[in-house]
Amino acid sequence: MFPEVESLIDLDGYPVHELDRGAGRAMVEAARRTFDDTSLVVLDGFLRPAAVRRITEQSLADAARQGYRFTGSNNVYLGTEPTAGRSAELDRTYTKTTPAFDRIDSTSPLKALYGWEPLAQFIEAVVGRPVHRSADPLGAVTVHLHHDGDEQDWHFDVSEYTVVLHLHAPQAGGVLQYVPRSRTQLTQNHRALREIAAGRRHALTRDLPTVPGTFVLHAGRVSMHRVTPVHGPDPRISATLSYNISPGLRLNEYTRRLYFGRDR
Ligand SMILES: O=C(O)CCC(=O)C(=O)O
Ligand SMILES: [Fe+2]
Repeated sequence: MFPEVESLIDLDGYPVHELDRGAGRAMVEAARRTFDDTSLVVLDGFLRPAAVRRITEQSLADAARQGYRFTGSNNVYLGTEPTAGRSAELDRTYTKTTPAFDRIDSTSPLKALYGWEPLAQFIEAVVGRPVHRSADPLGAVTVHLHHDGDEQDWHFDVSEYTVVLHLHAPQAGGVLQYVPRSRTQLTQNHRALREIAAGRRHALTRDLPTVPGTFVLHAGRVSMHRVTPVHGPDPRISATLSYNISPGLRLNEYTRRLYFGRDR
């Protein structure tokens, strides 16, 4: 159905289309162990260089034409914890340009990847439960461009799982920092949450630099994370594909307005 998808991925290194054969099975086993241990799976060189170039060029064009640019602050819970999230000290800095799902070209390889069944099956095998693509008209698949000085500060995602594809690296900064499976602990320990939000490094904080072609699967709803400020003339570009544990789920209005400047 999506013949081009097979040319986007290094299927020799990552046989996601053959999960029930030897190499595919071994890959899933390894990814599953890593996900259990760290809340995250990183596959270097997952996208082929030509695919990275093509998606990057298209993303720059989509962003220049109709990317939404936001500067302000976001709540760490993105509207998913109405009471705990009301404190102004948990509102964090947020500046980036995001073309929404409906502004990403319909021929984009990102949409083909999202619709490709073997990728969804791989994610299910790694996280160990059924997953469903997001039904959000704006946020199901999104591109993020961080220019010099841009960042996305600490937050928990609305979606349960997110695939992040690294497309372009900045000269410096733009690191994904995350505190694995920290939601319950930090929601019960407001002081620790405030300290991380205020910039103090938590003992469990991990760093993931941006390397084009890399596939990242992470449990963004339970792992607090941020993208550190980007420095230099080259933007950091990433794309996110969102998954939930129930069908038909969407972002909330707060997050749609924050990310895209509109609710639909
Ligand atoms: O670009 C990334 O690495 C992650 C972006 C992110 O956390 C988000 O959009 O919620
Ligand atoms: Fe996120």
